[in-house]
Amino acid sequence: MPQLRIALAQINSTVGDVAGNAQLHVDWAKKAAEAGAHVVVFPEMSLTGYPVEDLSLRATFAQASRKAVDDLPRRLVEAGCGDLLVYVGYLDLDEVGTRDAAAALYDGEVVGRQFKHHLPNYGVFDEHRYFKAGQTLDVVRLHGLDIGMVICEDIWQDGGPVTALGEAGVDLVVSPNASPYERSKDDIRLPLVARRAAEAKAPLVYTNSVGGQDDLVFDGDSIVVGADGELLGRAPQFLEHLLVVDLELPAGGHCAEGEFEGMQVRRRVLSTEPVPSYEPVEAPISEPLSDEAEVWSALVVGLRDYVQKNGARSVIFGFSGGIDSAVSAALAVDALGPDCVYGVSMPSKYSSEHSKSDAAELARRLGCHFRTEPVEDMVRVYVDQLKLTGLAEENIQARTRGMLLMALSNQEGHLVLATGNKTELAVGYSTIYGDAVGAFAPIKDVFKTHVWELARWRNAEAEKRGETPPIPENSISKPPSAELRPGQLDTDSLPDYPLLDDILDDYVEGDRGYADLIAAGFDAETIDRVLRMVDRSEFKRRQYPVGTKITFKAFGRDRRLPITNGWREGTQR
Ligand SMILES: Nc1ncnc2c1ncn2[C@@H]1O[C@H](COP(=O)(O)OP(=O)(O)OC[C@H]2O[C@@H]([n+]3cccc(C(=O)O)c3)[C@H](O)[C@@H]2O)[C@@H](O)[C@H]1O
Ligand SMILES: Nc1ncnc2c1ncn2[C@@H]1O[C@H](COP(=O)(O)OP(=O)(O)OP(=O)(O)O)[C@@H](O)[C@H]1O
Ligand SMILES: NC(=O)CC[C@H](N)C(=O)O
Repeated sequence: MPQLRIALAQINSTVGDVAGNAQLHVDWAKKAAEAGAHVVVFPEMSLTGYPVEDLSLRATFAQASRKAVDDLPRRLVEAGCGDLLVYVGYLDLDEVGTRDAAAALYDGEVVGRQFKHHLPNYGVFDEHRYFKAGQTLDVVRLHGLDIGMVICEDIWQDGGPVTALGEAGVDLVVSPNASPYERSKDDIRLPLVARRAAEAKAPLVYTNSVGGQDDLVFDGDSIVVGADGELLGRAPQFLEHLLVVDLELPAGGHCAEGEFEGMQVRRRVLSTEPVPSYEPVEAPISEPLSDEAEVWSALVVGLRDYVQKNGARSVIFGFSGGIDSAVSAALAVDALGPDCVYGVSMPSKYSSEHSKSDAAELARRLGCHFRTEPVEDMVRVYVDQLKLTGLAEENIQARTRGMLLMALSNQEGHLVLATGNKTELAVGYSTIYGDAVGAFAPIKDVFKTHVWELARWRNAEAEKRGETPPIPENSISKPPSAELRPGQLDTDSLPDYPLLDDILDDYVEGDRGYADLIAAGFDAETIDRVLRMVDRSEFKRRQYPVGTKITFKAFGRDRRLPITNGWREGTQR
């Protein structure tokens, strides 16, 4: 049986850094060559990073990408990787328009070039805005085996490129991907890839990106699946990694050229001699992370890459003694280390003793920087001069804290984190230009009930490892309060969080209408109240900092509603 050693280079590219990404390709191709691989597959648009958004509309950027891909074969030869077949993702530009492209590089040449056929245009994707679809499939014959490629969404749609490659008769399909993380998506990918491998009647090599890019995080989890659906290798989640898999394939090299399923299959012969027989290595099959570990890793990587890829070193934010800032702090320390995390307690005249002591205890457990900067005197100047009362007086406390943090950010160079969760964002329960200030919001896509679950999970993990649990028990167990007036509790303004999160799950994630919510058993008055809060706070969400998507539908590019909006669910029934 012919043998082939495949490497999947699950790398963390930086959007826009074409030169840096090109160097990453050389470095990881060298690793693949050292591992004895015959083929290495990089992720989708690995040379440019993904998604490049409107950068793809700039001719200069597309030309730089095209030049980088054209230069790479020579650099690979110089690095001793000339006889390695290298698949890279990049942005191309031809007479039709910009393309989400992948190229096959071999022996100093670009030997194949293909454009994505299916352009996703839902959820976070806007690819019809950016790309023109491809019509050709470039197959290369290496060591007598015919290798076809498909790019990310091409495997998510029925029919099309995979079917065509199966009909043409390829021996192997490689697939560069940039598939953003969301909860449970890895449970879908493996059966999907297995189904496509069966359709192609050939093993499928699925390389996914890893790392954070603004609101998206890529989890890697690259896999190789046999034509019979068997999982042959699996890379770890959220880490850069080279997965090496030895394949034993039926004798091949019979792929036909011509039109299949309306697509033009072209073939280029590189070598026909089979690889001399060698001792295969057993490929690792990494265990997928548990649900909570996976979410925690996504939030850590999203935060770390946002901070570091934007050239910052450290973060600063308010430690209130509550659960949201505590979980944000534990994430920040896991992402950046304690020396890069600065907590500030900012008591006002309504702050409880426990808010101060729990904040100090959090900092002690985490070993991060911590200071106390009372806001009472600053708030009094505003309240007295402007004669503020009621909500205006309440909110000026949150705003003074926001301003104080931005002042320290300017002075000391830290990025400010906003600690709001998805539940608060949904109902507008935060002060705009107050606790909503910040560069990045690590838990903005985590519902409040999930924030508590993550806190308990993170503490339990620490205990398992014999470490001090990072989050003070009191921050988990006490009733949440914004402490903007005496005795204030979140439940004064909001339904209990478990009920609220259930409604939001249906209304925000599920986009259900009023009748469906009634049918789901929620009480009419509560639905009206919650929906009104959600609909009226779109303006706050639009101005909220970016943060890592972990759910099916995150606020931001996943859910785009008009701010000026006269439609009210329920009132027009
Ligand atoms: N459509 C629109 N487009 C743009 N701006 C719009 C607007 N409608 C109102 N506004 C502006 O927004 C202002 C009202 O918003 P804002 O000032 O935020 O105030 P508001 O939403 O009325 O109050 C903040 C709420 O969040 C709660 N809170 C605050 C801080 C922390 C927490 C927490 O537990 O995490 C909770 C607080 O108890 C209160 O219930 C208006 O005065 C107006 O300037
Ligand atoms: N006394 C305070 N000292 C420092 N920061 C504060 C203080 N009060 C509020 N903050 C900041 O404002 C954010 C919103 O806090 P608030 O207590 O109003 O609501 P919360 O949603 O219950 O958050 P948390 O669970 O962190 O308390 C906090 O996470 C924190 O970053
Ligand atoms: N980059 C892409 O084409 C990604 C689309 C695909 N449905 C995914 O999430 O994996």
